[in-house]
Amino acid sequence: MTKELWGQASDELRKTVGKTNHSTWIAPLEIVALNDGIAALEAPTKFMCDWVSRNYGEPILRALRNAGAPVERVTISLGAGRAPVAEPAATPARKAHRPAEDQDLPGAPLDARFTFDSFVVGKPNELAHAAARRVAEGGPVTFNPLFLYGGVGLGKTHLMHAIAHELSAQHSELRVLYLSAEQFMYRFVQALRDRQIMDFKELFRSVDVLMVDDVQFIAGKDSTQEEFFHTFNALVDQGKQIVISADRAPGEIKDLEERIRSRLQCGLVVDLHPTDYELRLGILQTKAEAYRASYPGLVLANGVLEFLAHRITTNVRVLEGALTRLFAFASLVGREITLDLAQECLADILRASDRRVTIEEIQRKVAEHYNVRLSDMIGPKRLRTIARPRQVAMYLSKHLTTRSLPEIGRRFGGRDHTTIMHGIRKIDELMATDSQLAEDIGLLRRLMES
Ligand SMILES: Nc1ncnc2c1ncn2[C@@H]1O[C@H](COP(=O)(O)OP(=O)(O)OP(=O)(O)O)[C@@H](O)[C@H]1O
Repeated sequence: MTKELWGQASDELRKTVGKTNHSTWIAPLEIVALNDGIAALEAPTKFMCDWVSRNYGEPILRALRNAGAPVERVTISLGAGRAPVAEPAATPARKAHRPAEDQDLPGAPLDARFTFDSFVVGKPNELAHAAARRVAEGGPVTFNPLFLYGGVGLGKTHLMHAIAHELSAQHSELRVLYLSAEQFMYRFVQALRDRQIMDFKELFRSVDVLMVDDVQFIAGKDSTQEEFFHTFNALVDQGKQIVISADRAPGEIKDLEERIRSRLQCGLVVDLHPTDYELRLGILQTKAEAYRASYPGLVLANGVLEFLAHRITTNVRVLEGALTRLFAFASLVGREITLDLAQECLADILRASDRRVTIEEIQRKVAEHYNVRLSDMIGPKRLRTIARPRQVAMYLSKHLTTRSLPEIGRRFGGRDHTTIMHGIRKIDELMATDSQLAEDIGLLRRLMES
């Protein structure tokens, strides 16, 4: 009789909560008693008990009453060791449930080379490195999330892997999950398809440290964003650490929901700046040291690493690739690594890095960024909304090209070089106090240099 009433209530719930929600949340429930106005239901997992009580308690009560059950209250508790409820019409057979804490985490493999030891620290990445170290200590959470951002190949993934390595070495009891945002989406879609969404939720909420790489990937992907948001909140509420990386600041990721954006900004947001000469040289020296062990007998002439650090400014990945090729080539042909050899062997990389940014390109990108007309960049308008982007473009032209001030003036509608100088100074001054402007310029620089 009790089961029959529950059957009717469940049928009604399918109509009220929808088929998918029903098969995920209602179908796995089992009614175990209906006494003294209390309907006792059991769910297969703890997470499900909480979720269903919070989200479906009321509808379940109503549906039971409509089915004629004299119910005042519904309780949902963990069904100890029983087989999951099967409702064949709506739910494909579910895998036997194991508590999330006992399951392997669906993380991406970690690169064994990406450790703190192999990470070279310089001015452009020192804050990111310090913050990553702090998280890797595994102590109480001080900032949540840690949001690392920066252009291509500047070490975001390296730092995240380093955190994961360190945590598993020092705190093997912690459940650390590292994966890319793309993998997060893939797992989520798969869970939806296989009707395992509850397991998915439970698993992601069972970790101590969650690291999601390249989060910009989920922008514009609505249900993944939604799920990410809930996972994020649940973990933050439980005081678990979250580390996120992206190729730009939270405020600059288009099509990211506002609530996620503001959540991401809540913790510590750190920028990995483009490398400077010293950092590039440091990285090259470290790598060359390691290569010397693999290629004993190879001679590296003075000045080669300095030359590469000076000429290859794009990103660390390219820099590393150049060095790898150089060592392999030199060992194959049995020659000393000299400047000439480097120029010969790396001609294509050096040419690509030589790409000069033009003033026209700067004007176009800045106009696009601030949503003003390109013609206004060089036109006479003095409106602040146009004059400021124009000054930004002047500033970038000075810093990213080798053009002289009079030449820049000519490209900006024949303006005098003193006007250009004034514009550049103005931006310099403003950047010291206006962090939004400083960020805009950082972003535009990266856009232009990549
Ligand atoms: N400071 C550094 N010291 C040593 N190696 C570095 C440093 N920064 C980057 N690298 C190396 O450069 C390569 C690219 O770094 P990584 O994959 O972490 O970049 P990323 O910022 O995640 O970029 P992307 O978004 O393109 O994946 C890696 O091989 C990494 O080890």
